[in-house]
Amino acid sequence: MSSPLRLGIAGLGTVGIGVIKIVQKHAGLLAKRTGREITITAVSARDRMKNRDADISAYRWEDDPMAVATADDVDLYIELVGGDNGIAKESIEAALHAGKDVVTANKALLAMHGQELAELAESLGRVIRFEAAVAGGIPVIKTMTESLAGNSTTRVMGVMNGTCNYILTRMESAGLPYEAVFEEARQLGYLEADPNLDVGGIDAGHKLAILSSIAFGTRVNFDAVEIEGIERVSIDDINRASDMGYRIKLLGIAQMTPRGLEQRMSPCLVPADSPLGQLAGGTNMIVVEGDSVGQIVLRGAGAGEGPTASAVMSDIADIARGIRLPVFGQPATGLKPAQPARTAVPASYYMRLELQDKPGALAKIASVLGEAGISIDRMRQYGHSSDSSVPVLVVTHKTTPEAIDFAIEALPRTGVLVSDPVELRIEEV
Ligand SMILES: NC(=O)c1ccc[n+]([C@@H]2O[C@H](COP(=O)([O-])OP(=O)(O)OC[C@H]3O[C@@H](n4cnc5c(N)ncnc54)[C@H](O)[C@@H]3O)[C@@H](O)[C@H]2O)c1
Ligand SMILES: N[C@@H](CCO)C(=O)O
Repeated sequence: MSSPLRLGIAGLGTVGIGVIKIVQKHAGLLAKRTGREITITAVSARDRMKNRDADISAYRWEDDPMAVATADDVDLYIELVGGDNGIAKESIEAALHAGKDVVTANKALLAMHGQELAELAESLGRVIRFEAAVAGGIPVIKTMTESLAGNSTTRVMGVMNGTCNYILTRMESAGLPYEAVFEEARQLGYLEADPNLDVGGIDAGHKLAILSSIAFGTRVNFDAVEIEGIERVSIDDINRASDMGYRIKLLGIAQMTPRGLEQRMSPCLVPADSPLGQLAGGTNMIVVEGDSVGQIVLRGAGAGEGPTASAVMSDIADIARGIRLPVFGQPATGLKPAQPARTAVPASYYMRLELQDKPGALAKIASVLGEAGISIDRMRQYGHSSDSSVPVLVVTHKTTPEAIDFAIEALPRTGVLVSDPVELRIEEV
């Protein structure tokens, strides 16, 4: 058997402790599978005295992650501190310069600085692995870089934030408004320390930017992701969408078009009976479409101790086996800067309009949609609400985002709306 692979772990929170538990529990299995013993030499976190769910007394304690990253008796640096800059980035850079490979779960850091870190690692002959950074326990990075290496990816999409999926499915199942379920999610400990990372779509946007880079051979460009969170999704829209056979999901979609790379994270309608429509609770789902393989669907836990640590361990095992791949699947210096493109692929749209109940109101709406070049597929008028307005739902035939923007701006000028119109894109999945 080769010499042991000695780990240094910075960050002993949910994921760090999960990794330690697997190393302890599956030492024999891991050694058999990788041909090397996997050991832990040093660890670091903020609070040495904290009560932890794993025995760390056998490992050297360092107050500073930099000491772990650069220690002579560490072969592989595991960064599980988090944060898109600061000590996470500095310690990874220090580890690479000190001749160590790196495993991280840090999607924010990779989305913001992935290109720079990949170029550094590859110039030094080191690897950075990050299976846990996207969709927790789902092996999507390995699938895309290795299993689908023979494909040109045409589209990658999915539900990449479990907290948002929990909130949206719970709103529907319990009939509760967004604010009430948001508070529930907070009490259950599902939300990030800054909840806007979840509900603002930013965390999921980080993940989409990473997947885009692998899918299309482009430099990670988080700033080019069009992002809209779930804050404006109302229980009314969830219920009305359901009546029309749809569910609302925070959906990320990346596709290369002749105009450039579209990357969008936004609430969309998907058919209720589709795999994405059926996805409930905190589960994630990634759909990848390749020119040879067709469509594949990966589903599983996107967060939590066990699933995320499982993904970190798969990276550790690959490094123990001597598998060395470029960070984003091909050499970082060869990744192209993608021309960002605003979403232009035509789609059907859902519109909810609260109308004054008076003669001609519907005709005025139909006329604006006609002027915008939008053709109506289905329309449904509900009974009066308490303020005697009437909700009207429209599902359009395929149209462009520009036509929808035109209609959304023009509709209030009809004078028959009692509140702002709501529009949501319907995705074919
Ligand atoms: N928790 C999940 O389900 C999950 C899923 C996927 C990815 N991730 C990513 O994994 C990483 C870790 O997440 P987590 O949930 O375990 O976080 P956590 O908050 O539970 O743990 C963070 C750890 O880092 C330590 N730390 C923070 N700042 C430090 C500093 N300056 N010096 C030393 N130690 C410091 C803390 O003491 C703590 O032990 C993050 O990048 C996160 O985005 C987490
Ligand atoms: N906040 C993230 C954690 C995993 O990245 C989620 O809810 O999916």
